[in-house]
Amino acid sequence: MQSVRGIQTPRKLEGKVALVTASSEGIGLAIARRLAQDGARVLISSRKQQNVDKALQELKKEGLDVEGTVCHVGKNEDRVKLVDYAVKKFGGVDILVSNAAVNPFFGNMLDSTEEVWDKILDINIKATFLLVKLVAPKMQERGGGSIVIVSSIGGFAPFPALGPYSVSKTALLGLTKALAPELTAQNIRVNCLAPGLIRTKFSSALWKDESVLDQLKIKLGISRIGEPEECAGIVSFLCSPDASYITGETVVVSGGGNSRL
Ligand SMILES: NC(=O)c1ccc[n+]([C@@H]2O[C@H](COP(=O)([O-])OP(=O)(O)OC[C@H]3O[C@@H](n4cnc5c(N)ncnc54)[C@H](O)[C@@H]3O)[C@@H](O)[C@H]2O)c1
Repeated sequence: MQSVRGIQTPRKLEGKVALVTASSEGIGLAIARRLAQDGARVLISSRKQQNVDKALQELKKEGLDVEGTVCHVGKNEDRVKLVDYAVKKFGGVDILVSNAAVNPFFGNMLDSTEEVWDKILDINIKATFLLVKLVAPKMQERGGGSIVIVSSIGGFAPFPALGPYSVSKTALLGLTKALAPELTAQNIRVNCLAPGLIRTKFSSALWKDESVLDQLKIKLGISRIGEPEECAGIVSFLCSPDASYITGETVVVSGGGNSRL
């Protein structure tokens, strides 16, 4: 047993190896930390070496079993390197958390360009699928595994001014549903996390200004912004034996709010 956020929890991921993309900060870092606290050996990754190093230093200081490498999820060579690194360092892969995402555009959909769409579709959707395709055979070698795809409540109903990003998050809900039945034969479960408003750099425009946040709070069920750690425990649960009969599902972590923020 160990204490996580004041709660005594068993090390339910002992012996598992986890890959988490974009895990040097924000929700990805919180997920990496929680999977490691729950006993997994975790490979963190991010586009910049200095960010990987900073996160590694922080997590290792906490006594967690983590390694790290650079991975731009849009680059095939980086995706291959990430998976190879996990196999070399930790002996295989049991868990993948696909968390990286971009949003290069705010505004009316009809003003978005082909370049915007290419970037959003490449990073948010295509890279997720291609990583799944790479890790699935590695998971199969170890008798199965668990994949968690990070979508958003914007995937259910699009955020105003974030059309292309929201559509990419809707696609991830579909990707989860489409992959899950195909991978059950390999004992690989595929689930999805749909966060609401969570305090990270990504969402800072919505919470740094107190007056903007106050307006948003009115629309939230639990009248405060969520913290990255409040997403992490759910991901750990989805990857654990406690979720052994759950696949193809999306868990919404939004304090009861919806995407009409
Ligand atoms: N914060 C929120 O309110 C919120 C709400 C719903 C969904 N999400 C989702 O949660 C996930 C994590 O977001 P976050 O809020 O922690 O913000 P974040 O900005 O910390 O996370 C996004 C991360 O993706 C990384 N990234 C972008 N392009 C990449 C690439 N090509 N390769 C590797 N990494 C890349 C960024 O560097 C960044 O670290 C994202 O998928 C985001 O869409 C966040």
